Amino acid sequence: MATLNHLTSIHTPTPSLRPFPARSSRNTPNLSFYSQPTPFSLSFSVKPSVKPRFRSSVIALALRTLSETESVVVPDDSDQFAGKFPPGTGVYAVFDGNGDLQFVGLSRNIAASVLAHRKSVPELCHSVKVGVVDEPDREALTQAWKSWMEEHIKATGKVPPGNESGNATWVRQAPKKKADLRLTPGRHVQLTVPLEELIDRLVKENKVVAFIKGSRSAPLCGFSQRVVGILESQGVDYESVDVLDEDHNPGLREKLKSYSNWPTFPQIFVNGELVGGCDILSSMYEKGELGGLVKK
Ligand SMILES: N[C@@H](CCC(=O)N[C@@H](CS)C(=O)NCC(=O)O)C(=O)O
Ligand code: FES
Repeated sequence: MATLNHLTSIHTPTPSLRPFPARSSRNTPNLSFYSQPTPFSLSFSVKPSVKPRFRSSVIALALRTLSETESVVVPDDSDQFAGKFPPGTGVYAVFDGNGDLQFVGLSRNIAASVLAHRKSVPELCHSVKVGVVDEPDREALTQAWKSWMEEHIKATGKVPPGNESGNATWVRQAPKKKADLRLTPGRHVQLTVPLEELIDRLVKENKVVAFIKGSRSAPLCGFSQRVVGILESQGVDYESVDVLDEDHNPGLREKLKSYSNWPTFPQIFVNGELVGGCDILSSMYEKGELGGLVKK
C-alpha cells in the first residue's frame, strides 16, 4: 500500500505551481499566451504595454495577438507531447510546415485537441499557437477566437482554410467517454467483501485509476476536473471512480483516505500505487513525466 513516505520519495514539491492559468486585466477576456519553451505553469496575462512579472529565469513573452504569439512545434511522438500544451480552455491556431495558418479552434482541452489533430491530419499540423482563456465563459471564448480570426483576415484577406464553411477536416466528434466504475450495483446491494479489499482489487486490476469527485464526464470539483483533463489530454486509458457517489460506492470517500494514507481527492493510482493528487499530476504533466508512467 502507498504511504506518504513512499510518495515523498517520488515527488519533489514544486513551489512554482499555482492555479492555472493566471488572472488578467480588465475589459478584455482574460487571455494568457505562452510559447515554447516556457512551461504553462509560468504563463501569465498582461496588457501589451505592461511589463510582465517574471517568475523564473525562463523569460516568457506574454502577448495577446496572434502574430505576436510564438508557435510551438508539435512533436511527432505523443510521448514528447506532455507539458507542451495546456489541458485547459482557450483558442489555438494550427500552422502547416510552410507556416501557413490552417485552422483557428476553440477547445475546453487544448492539449487533447492538438493531439487529436496531430493524429488525424499530421501533414497540416506542424506548429500551434495557444491562447489560454481564464474563467472561460462562452462569450470570452468567442471573443478570443474572433480576435484571432479577425487579425488573420485583416492581414491576409482570407479565412483560414480549415475554418471555411463545409470544411470538416478539423471537426471531430467528441469521443464517447467510458463509464465510471462502481463498487456496487446500488444501495440495495450490501457489500459482501470488506471495502478495503475491493479498493485493493480495483487499483491492482486496472493500470490507471482516478478517484475523483463527480463523474469523468462531469467532475464536481476543479481539482478533479483538472486531473481528468490531464489524463484525457494524454489519451490515457484510465478508470474513474466517483467518491461522492454514496449509492454505488458507499463509504469509499472515507475508507480510501485511510487505505492510501492521503487525505484529499483526486487520488490517482498507477499499477496499484498511489501517485498523488492534482498538484503532483499537474507537476508531472508539466515536466513531461506522465507519459512514461501511464502509457502501457
Ligand atoms: N492539493 C490537493 C487538492 C485537492 C483537495 O484539496 N481536495 C479537497 C477538496 S476537493 C478534498 O478532497 N478534501 C477531502 C474531502 O472532501 O473529503 C491535490 O493536489 O490534489
Ligand atoms: S469540492 Fe470544493 S474544492 Fe473540491
